[in-house]
Amino acid sequence: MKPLDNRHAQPSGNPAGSVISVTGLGKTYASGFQALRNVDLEIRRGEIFALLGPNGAGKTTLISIICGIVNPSTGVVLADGHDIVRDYRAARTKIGLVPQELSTDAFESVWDTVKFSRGLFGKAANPALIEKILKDLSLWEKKDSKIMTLSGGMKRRVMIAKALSHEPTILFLDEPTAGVDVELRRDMWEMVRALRDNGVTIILTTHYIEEAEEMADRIGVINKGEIILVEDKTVLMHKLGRKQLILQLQNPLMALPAALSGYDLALAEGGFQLVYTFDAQSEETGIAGLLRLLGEQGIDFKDLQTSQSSLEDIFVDLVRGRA
Ligand SMILES: Nc1ncnc2c1ncn2[C@@H]1O[C@H](COP(=O)(O)OP(=O)(O)OP(=O)(O)O)[C@@H](O)[C@H]1O
Repeated sequence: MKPLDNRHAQPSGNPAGSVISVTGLGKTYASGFQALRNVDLEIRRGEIFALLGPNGAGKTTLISIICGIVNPSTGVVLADGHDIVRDYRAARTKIGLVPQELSTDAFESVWDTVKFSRGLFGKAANPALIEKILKDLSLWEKKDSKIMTLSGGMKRRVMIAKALSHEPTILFLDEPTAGVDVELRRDMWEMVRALRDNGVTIILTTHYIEEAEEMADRIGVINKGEIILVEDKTVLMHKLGRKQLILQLQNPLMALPAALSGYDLALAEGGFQLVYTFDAQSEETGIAGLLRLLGEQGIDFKDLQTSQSSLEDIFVDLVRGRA
């Protein structure tokens, strides 16, 4: 797909710092359910930020508050320098939202629905811009088609075109690739990167951890209404990722010999596997010493492999740790 050019995505207010600033945000629904507790979050201008969390963690609630769809109970949110409650209109024009649900008027044409979305923000008609958005999203040939005749993937792209029609600087994508096939998912990723490269800040929520691993510059994890971690993706994987050395033994061990007690070892596969967990970042992994000791103990192995924990492992550990 061709890169999307959002030339109008000029920063305003607070240019060097955060493009979204969330402070002390809380939400208690009318039912009394507390969906968000004291959330602090800074989104940096120009980044792709992935918000991860199990079902019901509060992701949609958080996005909906920032986009002005749900009222916060406590706290302050600034979007590109504008308070989302006191300065709602200015804040809202900076934001594009691609919601989870595909909701467009089935009988309208692609062109009309995107044009209408721009009009909702009180922006003057700009056919050249709409044309460019549709071309960039490979929707130009379908501009006169009724939405109901489009494939699911195309409908999703129409939702993105609508969200971009008023030239936002911040784009929220709520589960952008849910139920989308692998090829289209890759297309979406490419498109999102192109948008980011043109200066649009992207915040996405996803259930696909590989999506966050592939796309995000930073990752935030939300669980039970609380942000439990925000970190650069590479730092996160570096810091929390474990590495393991797995040795396939010639003969099974019934128990770990006392001589090996100084190492973080476990037996698996009925004693045929010796698993050593170590810190890949430390100068001294301990592998050389362990192998020497195994030799001294007469423990032979026929194969060895290493494995590194994925973002998924890290995520599961994090969420379980707080459960
Ligand atoms: N209008 C509402 N009234 C009462 N409770 C609500 C309302 N909307 C959401 N909730 C509750 O708030 C919690 C957070 O919901 P939210 O949709 O923000 O989670 P989520 O992280 O987006 O989940 P999912 O991954 O399933 O989309 C859930 O327990 C949900 O049932």
